[in-house]
Amino acid sequence: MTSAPLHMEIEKEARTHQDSLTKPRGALGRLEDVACWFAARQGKVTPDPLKAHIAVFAADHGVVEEGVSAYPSVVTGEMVKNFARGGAAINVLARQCGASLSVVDVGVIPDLSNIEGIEHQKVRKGTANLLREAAMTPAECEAAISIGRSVAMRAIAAGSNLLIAGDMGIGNTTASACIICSCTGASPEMVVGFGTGIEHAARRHKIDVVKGALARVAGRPKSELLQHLGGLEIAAMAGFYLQAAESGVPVVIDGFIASAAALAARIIDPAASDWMLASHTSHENGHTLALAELGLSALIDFEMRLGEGSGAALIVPLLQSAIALHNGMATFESAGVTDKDG
Ligand SMILES: O=C(O)c1ccc[n+]([C@@H]2O[C@H](COP(=O)([O-])O)[C@@H](O)[C@H]2O)c1
Ligand SMILES: Cc1cc2nc[nH]c2cc1C
Repeated sequence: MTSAPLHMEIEKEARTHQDSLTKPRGALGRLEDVACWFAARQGKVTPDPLKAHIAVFAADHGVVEEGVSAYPSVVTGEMVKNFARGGAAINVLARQCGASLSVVDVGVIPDLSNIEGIEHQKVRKGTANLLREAAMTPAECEAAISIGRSVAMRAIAAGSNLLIAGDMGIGNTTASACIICSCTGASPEMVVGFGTGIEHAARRHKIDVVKGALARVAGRPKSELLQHLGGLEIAAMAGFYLQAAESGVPVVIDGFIASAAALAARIIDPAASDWMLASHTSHENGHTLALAELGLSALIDFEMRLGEGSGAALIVPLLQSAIALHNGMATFESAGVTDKDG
């Protein structure tokens, strides 16, 4: 399967419509581009209001045993319980922007099968340590991708026209840094950041871990990167993005981990990024490099580095405003306002 085609002629019509609205041309800046971007993807000169679905994918990472995170792996499962109870940042932001939310356990170490309010789709209890061996088997990686695809498919069938993938996984900035280095060619020094808040010495060690992992997979084809260096939640997010693009539904990309998943999706389908909008620039080093590689430019920078889909959820109201302005403003002609050429 490949990504759905864009409606470029509709985008042109939407641009003409934008230019007829009662404001100096271009005065609404990127809000104008956003409205036209949705027009091209919905195939409607005046796009429908957005009905967003956020899926948070959670999994643990074997590489945590190398001392790459400020927090222990146990926090991943504890945060999943917090998501299920509605107490995390993403719960608040989802309520705020009117998005539906699902939480998917694709590979958390503890048994959460007795917890209500989450989808139980555990592929395995955390990945293997990517410094020493492949994070997943090819079959496990495929299974995680399929889970992400089916979550996207269900959200679309339920009427969502905007999809957001969030991540929860202690250690996943190390896996993401490996993927981003592999896809951009940038050095670990440029890409590796402080994640959940490690010290400078720990970051230097994290750089060495990423270097070691990259050396371990040197010479392997790009198609094996996700399986070797990724995480179960990152693979599920990649599948989620691939399905959205194939179904012709836009996605908003969150931060560092989401961008690594987007790069992994692009290895499988290079056109998948046509359906991606970048929300924010994460404070994590190397995020701008990842976005540049994706050909995306973030809409805001609030110096966030949370994950969970939080940055993407934060901009949903801005996207709604862009469409409401595009659809609801009077034109120079209808309002009897003189345009610049008289
Ligand atoms: O999304 C981001 O840009 C981001 C940047 C830094 C950290 N995080 C979150 O923090 C966790 C990973 O951090 P670490 O230090 O354990 O690799 C994981 O749960 C992510 O959702 C997320
Ligand atoms: C508490 C906590 C919440 C998070 N949400 C996403 N990543 C996280 C990492 C930690 C440590």
